[in-house]
Amino acid sequence: MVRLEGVGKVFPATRKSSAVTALSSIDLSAPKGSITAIIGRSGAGKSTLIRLVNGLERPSSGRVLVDGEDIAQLPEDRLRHIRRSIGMIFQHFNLLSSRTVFDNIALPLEIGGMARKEIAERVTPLLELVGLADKRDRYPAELSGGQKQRVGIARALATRPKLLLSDEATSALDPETTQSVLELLKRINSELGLTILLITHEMEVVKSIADNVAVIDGGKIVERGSTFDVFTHPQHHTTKVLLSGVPGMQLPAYAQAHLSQERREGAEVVLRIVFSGPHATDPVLSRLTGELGVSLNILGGAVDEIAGKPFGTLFVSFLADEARLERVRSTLAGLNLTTEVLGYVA
Ligand SMILES: Nc1ncnc2c1ncn2[C@@H]1O[C@H](COP(=O)(O)OP(=O)(O)OP(=O)(O)O)[C@@H](O)[C@H]1O
Repeated sequence: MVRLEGVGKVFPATRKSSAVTALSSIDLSAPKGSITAIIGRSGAGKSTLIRLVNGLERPSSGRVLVDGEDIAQLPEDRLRHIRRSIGMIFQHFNLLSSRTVFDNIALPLEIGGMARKEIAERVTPLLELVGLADKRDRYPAELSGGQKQRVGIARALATRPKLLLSDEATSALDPETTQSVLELLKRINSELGLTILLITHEMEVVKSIADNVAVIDGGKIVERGSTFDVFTHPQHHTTKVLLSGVPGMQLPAYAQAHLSQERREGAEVVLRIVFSGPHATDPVLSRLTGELGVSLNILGGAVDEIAGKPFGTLFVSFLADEARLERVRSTLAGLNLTTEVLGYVA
């Protein structure tokens, strides 16, 4: 549905500031019907990327294809047509305060010149879909944040888009409301087959709804893959930093404080064991302590679900020389568990 090929974006120098390379060599694809998340630190280039996809900015190099059309090459009238097949939702909802819920949702249809009767036929089921049928004549000021975002979602769906772009759509909402909005987005994705491309700084959002994730840093994609793979085995430093708040990603602070990379006499090795997929519930500890005779200290851990699959991490320490450590690691590898030596604690 969306494909970026070798995309670069340079904002030219002005009298007051020098040129800014916001994006370079971006290759990215969001398959039809998928939910793809773009994550990155502030200033990484996420908003610029979204603005290229909806045609608000033109790339300095490369191609931006939406449903097969190179949107940078389109004449203005065709671009307007494509834009109508792209819905967008925003962090601050962007509703018109002087319009009712119904009229906010109807706005893009009015702009498109649709007859009033047809508009009502389109908006009424959308109100049902987002669970706001009883709020149709209310004004935005009378709604909660979650309800406002539901209006935003219904408005974005009014033109029956193929693609929904979400720019930090849940960032202003509390965790419970965020979950209910995410459930709505997931339902829309599966029931309407809508492709969703979202940018967010909330890893909880990515973890619960995205199929795929791309990590952007300094205007470049530094890591990408299925959400499960990227979250369970992050490779790039930026990804590790972004994921550090996800339970089980980091050694607890008390243990981190004593961690050393130097192996001193009598120090215990600290291992991160990652359980994922069908082996997440295998009895690993009993095999380690039983068959291998290792006395383990449990330092921390978490069991969670990422993109619908079970995933767990366990931080352990134990006394072992090189040979025994290798035996432990190969036993765990035989059980389809991955291990990472984090260092040593005295
Ligand atoms: N219109 C513009 N003119 C000049 N520079 C710009 C413009 N828009 C963005 N930039 C620069 O491009 C870079 C990427 O900005 P962008 O807004 O895409 O980042 P972001 O990842 O969305 O950040 P945030 O999470 O803080 O919103 C930044 O260095 C920014 O200053």
